[in-house]
Amino acid sequence: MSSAAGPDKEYGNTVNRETFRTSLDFLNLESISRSLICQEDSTIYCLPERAQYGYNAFIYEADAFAEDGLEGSLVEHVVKESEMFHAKLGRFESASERPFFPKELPDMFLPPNQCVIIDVNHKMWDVYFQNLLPNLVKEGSDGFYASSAVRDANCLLAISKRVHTGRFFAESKFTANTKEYTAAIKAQDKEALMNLLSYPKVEENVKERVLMKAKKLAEEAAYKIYPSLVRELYARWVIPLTKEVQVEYLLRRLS
Ligand SMILES: O=C(O)C(=O)C[C@]1(C(=O)O)C=C[C@@H](O)C=C1
Repeated sequence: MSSAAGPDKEYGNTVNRETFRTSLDFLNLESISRSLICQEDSTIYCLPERAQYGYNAFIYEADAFAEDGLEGSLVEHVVKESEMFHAKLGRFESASERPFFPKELPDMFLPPNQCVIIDVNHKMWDVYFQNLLPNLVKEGSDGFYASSAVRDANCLLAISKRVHTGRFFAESKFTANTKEYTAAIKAQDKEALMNLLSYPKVEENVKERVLMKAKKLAEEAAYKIYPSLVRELYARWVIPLTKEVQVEYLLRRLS
């Protein structure tokens, strides 16, 4: 039997969509936190992978393939095509998995009436390309265009998933303290919600933990990143966006 037959068979026999959907116990704060810590590794480890290549401005040129009749940059194509493929597998049935290019996906691959859809990917895209990438890579081109574009797509996917996991935190916090949250939601009071869901000490722990992980990685990895950059990414963007997802989710929670 060929080696490819094994995993296919196992997939068909043991994993169904329901298993995927319920694999995250979204009402248990501890299990969501554990999932977040795992995702931390993905968001940190993808960075040196991208940092091994130069900036490669060509892959961000919007009209690079105009002669071939294609609109958009190489990196956009990589993200769109991978989302098309992932959509066929049902990736976007999970509420924490948001596509960057939902309009490019056939409707049949998007969940028809997923309760509340929160999506901050447009902000994530800008943060990644404007704030993170220029500090992550060397200036100039080294010709590794496709490799760089694929690494960009991997980083975007990992960070986006982490940020959108916020909605599970929000649901969990709402369930644990329904009375107070309900009052703030009815008043549509963003500030009150932000105060209720924020745990400054936990945030400090997260920032310290990612700094430590990045320091360890910087010692071990062949491609260097600055550990402080990872801490800053979390402090300035990842945690605030995760909280924004929570507030936006809660504002719509009772409608
Ligand atoms: O741990 C939580 O309760 C979260 O909501 C996650 C998170 C984070 O993004 O790391 C966000 C808000 C809290 O203030 C603490 C941490």
